[in-house]
Amino acid sequence: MIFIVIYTICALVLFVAITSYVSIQFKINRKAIVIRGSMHSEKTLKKFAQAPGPHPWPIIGNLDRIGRNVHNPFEGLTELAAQYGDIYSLTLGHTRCLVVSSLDLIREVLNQNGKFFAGRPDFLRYHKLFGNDRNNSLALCDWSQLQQKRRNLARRHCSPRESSSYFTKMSQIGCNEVDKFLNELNKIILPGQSLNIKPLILQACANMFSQYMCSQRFQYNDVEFGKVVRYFDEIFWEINQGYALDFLPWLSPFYKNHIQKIVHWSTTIRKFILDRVINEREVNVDFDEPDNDFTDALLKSGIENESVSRNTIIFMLEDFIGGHSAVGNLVMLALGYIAKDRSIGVQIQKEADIISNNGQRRIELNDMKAMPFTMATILEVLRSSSSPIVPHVATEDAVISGFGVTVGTIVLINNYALNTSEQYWDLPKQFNPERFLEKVPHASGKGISKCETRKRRNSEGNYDFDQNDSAKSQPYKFILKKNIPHFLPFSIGKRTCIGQSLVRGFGFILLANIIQRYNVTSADVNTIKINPASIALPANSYSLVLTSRN
Ligand code: HEM
Repeated sequence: MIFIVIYTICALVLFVAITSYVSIQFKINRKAIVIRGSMHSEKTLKKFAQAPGPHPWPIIGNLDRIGRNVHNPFEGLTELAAQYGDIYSLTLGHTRCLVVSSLDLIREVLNQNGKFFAGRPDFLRYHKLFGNDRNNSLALCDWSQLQQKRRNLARRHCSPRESSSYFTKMSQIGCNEVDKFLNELNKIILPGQSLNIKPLILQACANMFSQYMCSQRFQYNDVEFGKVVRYFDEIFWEINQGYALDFLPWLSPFYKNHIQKIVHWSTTIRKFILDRVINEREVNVDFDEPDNDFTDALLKSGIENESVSRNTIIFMLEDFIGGHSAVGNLVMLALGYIAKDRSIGVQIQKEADIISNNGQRRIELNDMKAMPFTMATILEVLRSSSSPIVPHVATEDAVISGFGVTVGTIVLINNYALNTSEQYWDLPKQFNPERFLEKVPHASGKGISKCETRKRRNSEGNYDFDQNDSAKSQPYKFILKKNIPHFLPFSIGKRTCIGQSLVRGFGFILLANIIQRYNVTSADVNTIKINPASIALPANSYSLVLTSRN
């Protein structure tokens, strides 16, 4: 009897493995069929073979290759690029993937062929985060007319141009909230003691976002608000993780508890937004008055436009308010780097002291240009953390660099390879904001800019500052480099990030004002663990020591 059971199990396993292998091989050998020919010549159907790549196992495909470094799968993708080139294919589970790692190829996918690659993967987790339908989410939905409409609606509010009234509003809201945040911080700081500052930073960011989008802020001791901010942060971490479940959906029974947790976070957030923001606003919206904020614009568009349902409005608000977690994590990362290398904080303080006349006023958004090192620090955090670009999916057969890409293929944009390539960056492993600065002649032709300081690295690789007055006679200053083509933290093309102005604006105000008032250090720098390919930190992250400069 026992032999029959063993025999049956073995036969079953063999059957599954062989079926899986055949199915994977079929997908690998499929050719992309595309129409070739111009308006004037005859159109023909042409077949293109897929890019080569490592040989997959049955069932798991090549998951073993990228799962070797669980903390940084992009390291695995980059290692494979060294072996197979800047474009290669992978099979994750049974899903075909294309990995592109060079700037030209990334442009070819996202710019030249953007319309073929505007889909998103159909991961179970994505559905669970957005009410069982990932198309409710702006970032995780497939491309559609509704998505185009949602992007257009959001752009004016969420991508404010400098000199626009939205930009001024962003500065005022950011500065007012920073005042309240610093008061709150003052209450809980104990000299020399480590502080778990992440929840407070996230609450400050959440208030900036909710005031900007909904003209509403919440008290720091509001328990419900604190919980929702925490859940947003958990989701931000979650969305930045990769799970075997994404490619092996039959594992879902093993992830039951995890999925339940995700659903709990997202339903709690949705209820909060409904109860505390939308319900009241819906009743009071005045259609004859100009839009007061993003919520007004959304509610009015819902009435004017059939395709924008109430659900769409709730999910859009959730998406955009949720953007605060990205900014909060970015600021936390910047503080982490500053705690590791004090000279970075010193340099930001120099800029802040000059611009604010030694702390006579707080830092505002308009000070951004005069504080290039501070902005460079934010950019260097974005480069070092190499936030992964949300995967794209081919919505029809296409061709990249002569290789066929079949419909449904997931395209992984390896901007980690770009951000860590020695071809583009000097000593890419070092955290060095200076790489984003360039020297230009000073406007007056002599003297030194407010932001100018001379720096040199000491034996530990940290900056020493040369306070020598003779530096003031230098006829140049530093400004932020513009348009670095190989630096794409917010991606390019059809699905590029909508929130980048908010990231720069609110991120700058928060970071600059914290550093203006506090020296940031750590009781033990070894606790500052920063993952090289993630903008997200775990919800329970490192503590820091903040010492008032007064
Ligand atoms: C550190 C901060 C942030 C980084 C590094 C970042 C980066 C990105 C990247 C790489 C994408 C994917 C683009 C693509 O698929 O090609 C994206 C999409 C998106 N981001 Fe951001 N983002 C940040 C913050 C924000 C914030 C604060 C908001 C909103 C307030 C936001 C809203 C969006 C939206 C809506 C999309 C989806 C666009 C679409 O798929 O059509 N992001 N972001």
